[in-house]
Amino acid sequence: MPHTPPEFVLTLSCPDAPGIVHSVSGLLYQAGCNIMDSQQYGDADTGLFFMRVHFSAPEHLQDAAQLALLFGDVRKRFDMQAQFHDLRIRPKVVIAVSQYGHCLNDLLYRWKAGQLAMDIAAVVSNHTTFADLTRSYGIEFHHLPLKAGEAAETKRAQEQALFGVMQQSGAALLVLARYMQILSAEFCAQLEGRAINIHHSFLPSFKGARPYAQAYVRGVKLIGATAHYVTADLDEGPIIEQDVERVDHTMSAADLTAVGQDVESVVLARAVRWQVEHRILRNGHKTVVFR
Ligand SMILES: Nc1nc2c(c(=O)[nH]1)N[C@@H](CN(C=O)c1ccc(C(=O)N[C@@H](CCC(=O)O)C(=O)O)cc1)CN2
Repeated sequence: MPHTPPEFVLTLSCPDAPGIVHSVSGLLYQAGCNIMDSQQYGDADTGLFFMRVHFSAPEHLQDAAQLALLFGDVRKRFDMQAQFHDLRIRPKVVIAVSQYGHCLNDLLYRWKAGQLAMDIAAVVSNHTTFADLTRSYGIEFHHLPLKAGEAAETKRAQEQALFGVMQQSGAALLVLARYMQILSAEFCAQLEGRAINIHHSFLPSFKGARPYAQAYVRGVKLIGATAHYVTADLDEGPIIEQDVERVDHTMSAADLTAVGQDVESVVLARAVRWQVEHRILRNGHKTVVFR
């Protein structure tokens, strides 16, 4: 059986300057690495440079820490924020859902089918609706109930239970797959940008609750979905992915919802895949996605 060398992804951002690509590729070459894919982008507005390099490493370079050490001088010279990601380590993900399960169902299937290089540590919900579906995949299900209009301290206790599931499992990411609870500012701070939400509209249109009803009343000809990072400001987080589908005057609000749910599932799956493949870099309030 031929030996497969370890593969890594380097992601970096820094003030733009001549020589970055040359220095990065030269250092990897000198270390005996083989670049398999390299993408970069210079943002003229912010003067920032972004790069994603997928490479294989020689036997003696077994972990990300050794690579980071080798990379120290280049990182300092260009004042880089740089991370080495070992692709042998599959990120652990917790999925949160409420009473609409189409996105959860889609993510479970894609994970089982090997389309997502991650492991689902647990599914959590304020309802029990999808306990059987989750357990049919051999995945833990945690019911963390919340009544409408719960007192803030009760809501915070429930959030801490959810955060505890993430910590116990070592989850690197929380995916809100139509989880219909607004996360508190404190919880958003604890998550430190490690949460992705699917909003069922083409943001910035129709923020908040019931976007399909809003779209129906407005008479839109396109409906869409938006995957974004979760911040304390509802539906205002950096956008990762969006898509739309045509609709028309003959369609009811229920028709819009049915069409829209397929778009939601596809958009969220793309965003989750790009996150676990280390393809998304933060660019202020925006993102750079090396698809
Ligand atoms: N801090 C954040 N929390 C959440 C975000 C976000 O961007 N920042 N996105 C939402 C998802 N969402 C729309 O996509 C959304 C979810 C829930 C509500 C809402 O009004 N929820 C009520 C309770 C509703 C219920 O119990 O059924 C509430 O929390 O009081 C609006 C928009 C996920 N969370």
